[in-house]
Amino acid sequence: MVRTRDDASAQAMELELKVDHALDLEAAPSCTASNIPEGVAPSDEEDGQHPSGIRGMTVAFQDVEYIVKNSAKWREKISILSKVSGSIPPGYLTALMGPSGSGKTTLLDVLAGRKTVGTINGTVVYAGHKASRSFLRRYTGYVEQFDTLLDNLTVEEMLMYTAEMKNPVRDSLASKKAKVALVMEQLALTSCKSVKIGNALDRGISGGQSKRTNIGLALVTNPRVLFLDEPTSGLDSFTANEVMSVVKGLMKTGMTICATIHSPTPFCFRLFDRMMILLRGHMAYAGPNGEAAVHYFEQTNPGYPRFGAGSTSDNHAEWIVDLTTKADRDGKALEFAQRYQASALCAANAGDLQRDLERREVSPQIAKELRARQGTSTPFYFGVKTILKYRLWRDLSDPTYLGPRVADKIVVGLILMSLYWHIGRENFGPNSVNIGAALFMVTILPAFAACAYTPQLVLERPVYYRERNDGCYTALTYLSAKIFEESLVALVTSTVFACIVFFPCEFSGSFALFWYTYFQTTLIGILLAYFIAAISPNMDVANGALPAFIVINLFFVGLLIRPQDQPKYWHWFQYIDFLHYSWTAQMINQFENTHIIIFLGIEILQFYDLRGKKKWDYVGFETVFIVVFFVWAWLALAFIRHQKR
Ligand SMILES: Nc1ncnc2c1ncn2[C@@H]1O[C@H](COP(=O)(O)OP(=O)(O)OP(=O)(O)O)[C@@H](O)[C@H]1O
Repeated sequence: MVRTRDDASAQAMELELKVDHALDLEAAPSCTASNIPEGVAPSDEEDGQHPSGIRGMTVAFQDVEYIVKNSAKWREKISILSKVSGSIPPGYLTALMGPSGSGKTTLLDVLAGRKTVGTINGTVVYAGHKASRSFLRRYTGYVEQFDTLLDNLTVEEMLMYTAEMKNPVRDSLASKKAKVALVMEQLALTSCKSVKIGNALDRGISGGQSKRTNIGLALVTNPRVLFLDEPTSGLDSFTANEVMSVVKGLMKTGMTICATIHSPTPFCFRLFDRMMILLRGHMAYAGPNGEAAVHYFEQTNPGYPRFGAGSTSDNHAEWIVDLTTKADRDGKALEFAQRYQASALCAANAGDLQRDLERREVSPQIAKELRARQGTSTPFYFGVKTILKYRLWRDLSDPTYLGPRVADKIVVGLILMSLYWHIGRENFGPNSVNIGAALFMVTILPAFAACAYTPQLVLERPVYYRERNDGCYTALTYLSAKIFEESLVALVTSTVFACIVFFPCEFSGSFALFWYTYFQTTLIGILLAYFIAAISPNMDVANGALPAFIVINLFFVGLLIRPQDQPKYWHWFQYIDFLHYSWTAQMINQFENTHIIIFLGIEILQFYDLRGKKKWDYVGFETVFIVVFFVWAWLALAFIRHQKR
């Protein structure tokens, strides 16, 4: 259906009514060009109590520079932000605008403490105080440009999961549910609360609903400051208007909100109270939105067409976007920035900024939050429990999760069973070589099967980084929950595999050892896969590195070349080869009570130099690898960041 201009204006009027209704004008002072004198920042009330009980705080920044190595020329450094200053007061909706590549996202990242590379100079304060990383994680919300949601959860589950992760444990479940219900209502998500989020291949909620769910994640903790990076990107104008109306409605909570916005619809543009414009990393305007902004640009840049006369744009938003983009294209960005620096508006802003930068008395609650040392609101055990509560059952009922973890073990188990049927019964020399080979296959299968575990970790990386940045959990919490979940599946598959191989093949020795060694090797394979996934920059590297590492280990298991026949300079490798311990334990378990001569009077255990060795010692040695690979995977997840921003 084609949407006509009449439809669009009818929608705009309807949304305007909704916004007016949503805004409790007494609670959130509205700031428009007409009621704020040019160049004077609206009165700030960072510690003022809003009726909702939520208070925002002024975010002030002065002479902020961001310098980074040029990704095209590694030796060269480029300045993305050049001494930008400004403040974002609470209770007003602030737009951060500028042409593509002007540094909007970069400034937002710097303010929210989300930069992982580059050098930041200058001052950023929250209510006059330097904010700790923990404060930023716990008490600010950041809605990223690209949605990072768990596609197999419903909208409500996704919000509840985040609410449980980010709100203090002492808050009751009922209060978290009430908060999520309120957020869903505010974001008009109630009608799709039970719809699965889905993804590009398995459709679930719509793009607008997905964007609003993303915003909801930031809201379920009532942040003091909310940053939104292009909240309307990729949305049609109707949905964009709807999303921004909802954001505007949030102003009644007194929250400090700043959103980058590229080409706003006229309706969206009018929702913003204040505006900052960046051009090539320089501040080119900071002040009220609307006519005042148009007036400023007309006054300071007389060479450009005036609004309405000789201009093709018939609304303020379009006119400002066109003007600044043209200035950028004409190479006039610096000139625009210099004119702003020389303007009375900038001088007035500097006075206000100085006041915003001053350290001031804050309420005891804010002072406590600003001092926060812990980046997460919930303890380790609660984080693990919550991840499992929302993700375990969903994963277990997802065939694409279970398939790669179960199918290969069952199929290979059945092949081993049929191929080596009753082999343990026939105790003659050459047959023991076949048994040794069967045990070799039992040993290496879980190692190769580990390849099934790398994709999830690599594909889930954007969600993992977002959730860590949001202070949902630590790397240890995430890894522990993941390994617990994988262990549950491995426990079942190992038991089934051991039963369909050990008894039909009539292997000798302890079933417990056979089963446990297989389970333990599976667990080590999973941890190894997690470690390799965590250090690999992408899936291709992970998919190549893991099998390559396993193949190297195969040489030193003991079957392909006996340890005593290996060159001296390779001798050490068997000691760091977990498969060597696993196969050795299985071999001793199988043959310790037999005296089968394989040739020239040599017994099989003698042949492999295993006679007199204790099988449970080897099981114990292998256990050490669980600890080692767990610690490696944890450190890699905690300290290696593939996200460069
Ligand atoms: N490591 C880097 N090397 C070279 N250029 C970089 C690097 N990091 C960022 N940039 C450049 O910095 C500029 C600012 O990027 P940023 O994402 O902040 O812009 P933006 O205004 O948010 O753009 P958009 O509206 O398109 O999202 C861009 O031109 C980008 O190419």
